[in-house]
Amino acid sequence: KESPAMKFQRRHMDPGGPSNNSNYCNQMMRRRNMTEGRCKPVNTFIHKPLADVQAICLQGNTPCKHGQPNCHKSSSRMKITDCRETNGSQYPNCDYRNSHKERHIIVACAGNPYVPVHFDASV
Ligand SMILES: Nc1ncnc2c1ncn2[C@@H]1O[C@H](C(=O)NS(=O)(=O)C[C@H]2[C@@H](O)[C@H](n3ccc(=O)[nH]c3=O)O[C@@H]2CO)[C@@H](O)[C@H]1O
Repeated sequence: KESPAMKFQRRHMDPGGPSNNSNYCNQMMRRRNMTEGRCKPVNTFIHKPLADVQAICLQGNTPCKHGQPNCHKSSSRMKITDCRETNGSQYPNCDYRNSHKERHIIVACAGNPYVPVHFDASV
């Protein structure tokens, strides 16, 4: 069974990016298994080393979007790519638009070790 921490890494970590390949999101959403059963509507990939993203759990505590107390906001802005499903996207041919940004990211952390388990938002 995939742990929440591993699920976070599969869904959101891409230290190698960002890529100027216009098919980046279409390829990555499939490769990371987010187009099985349905097209995941929105997903953000983080272009930083895993250690830098794990360190966010030790940074500023901030409320999560739905009020849970275990979210943390990165002290620095990070290069991310938001993948957003296009209007024409029809399962199983999931189609995405790439959107490259530099933002502070907000993640939820949990467990021992206390590590990222959920991507809450970017600001
Ligand atoms: N405080 C918590 N503490 C511990 N665990 C917590 C907590 N909160 C949730 N989980 C868990 O996380 C799991 C999960 O998948 N949550 S999810 O809302 O669907 C993820 C969103 C995100 O993947 C994506 N998105 C969204 C915006 C954006 O900019 N970029 C971007 O990528 O869209 C998704 C839907 O919004 C679920 O098991 C839930 O129980």
